[in-house]
Amino acid sequence: MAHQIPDDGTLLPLMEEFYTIQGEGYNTGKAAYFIRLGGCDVGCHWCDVKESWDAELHPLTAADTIVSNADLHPAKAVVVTGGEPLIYNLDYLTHNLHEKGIKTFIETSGAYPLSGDWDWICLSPKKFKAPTPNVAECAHELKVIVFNKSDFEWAEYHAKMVSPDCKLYLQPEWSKSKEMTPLIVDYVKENPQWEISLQTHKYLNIP
Ligand SMILES: C[S@@+](CC[C@H](N)C(=O)[O-])C[C@H]1O[C@@H](n2cnc3c(N)ncnc32)[C@H](O)[C@@H]1O
Ligand SMILES: Nc1nc2[nH]cc(C(=O)O)c2c(=O)[nH]1
Ligand code: SF4
Ligand SMILES: [Mg+2]
Repeated sequence: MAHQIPDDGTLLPLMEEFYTIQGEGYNTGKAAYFIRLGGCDVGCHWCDVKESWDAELHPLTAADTIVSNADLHPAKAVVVTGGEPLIYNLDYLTHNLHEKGIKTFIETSGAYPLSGDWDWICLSPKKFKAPTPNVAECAHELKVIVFNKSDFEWAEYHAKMVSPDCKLYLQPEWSKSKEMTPLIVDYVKENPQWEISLQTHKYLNIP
């Protein structure tokens, strides 16, 4: 039977939660509690968490429980990811995290309207379902996955949509990393407004 998910954000389909080190982008190297919500219909063929896509497989969990679990760890920062977390109303979750003094970071494709109050928004736009302009305007970080050469032009297109002080990252798609990383290195040397982001947790063998 389909999940009946209340739209007040008090119950969320939780795939997993884990305390680790942010592996990607601007906050690389910082400890954070990760909250991975199930459900995504964007359909990236190279997605590294396809097990997240079907929300039905992930138990509806009280946002209050998620907040209490996050508060057990020394780093007062969470990364909400998925799946695509903006499918859900995240106002209640982020409000209650902030009440506990926990900073809120999100990883999103931007394919759904923005909800929640965020200290850091990482927008990783996808060809398969375009981001909403409202997420692009609010993003602190644009992280484009480079799967082939055409993604550089596509990255520049999205750089025009974000605010002037948004950080710009190019991240190699994991399976194409050997081929794409040298191209990214050359691109960043020629276009230093961009930086390279690596999935460092995969090299460190941590979650
Ligand atoms: C699994 S997604 C979940 C959040 C959201 N759905 C999104 O795509 O931003 C988390 C991050 O991993 C990136 N990612 C997913 N699969 C990847 C892969 N095979 N190689 C590199 N980055 C990947 C996404 O672009 C995103 O920045
Ligand atoms: N360590 C670590 N850093 C990450 N940054 C973004 C991730 C994600 O899957 O959203 C991720 C992840 O799964 N693990
Ligand atoms: S939007 Fe994110 S979770 Fe969804 S398929 Fe793409 S990378 Fe995976
Ligand atoms: Mg990941």
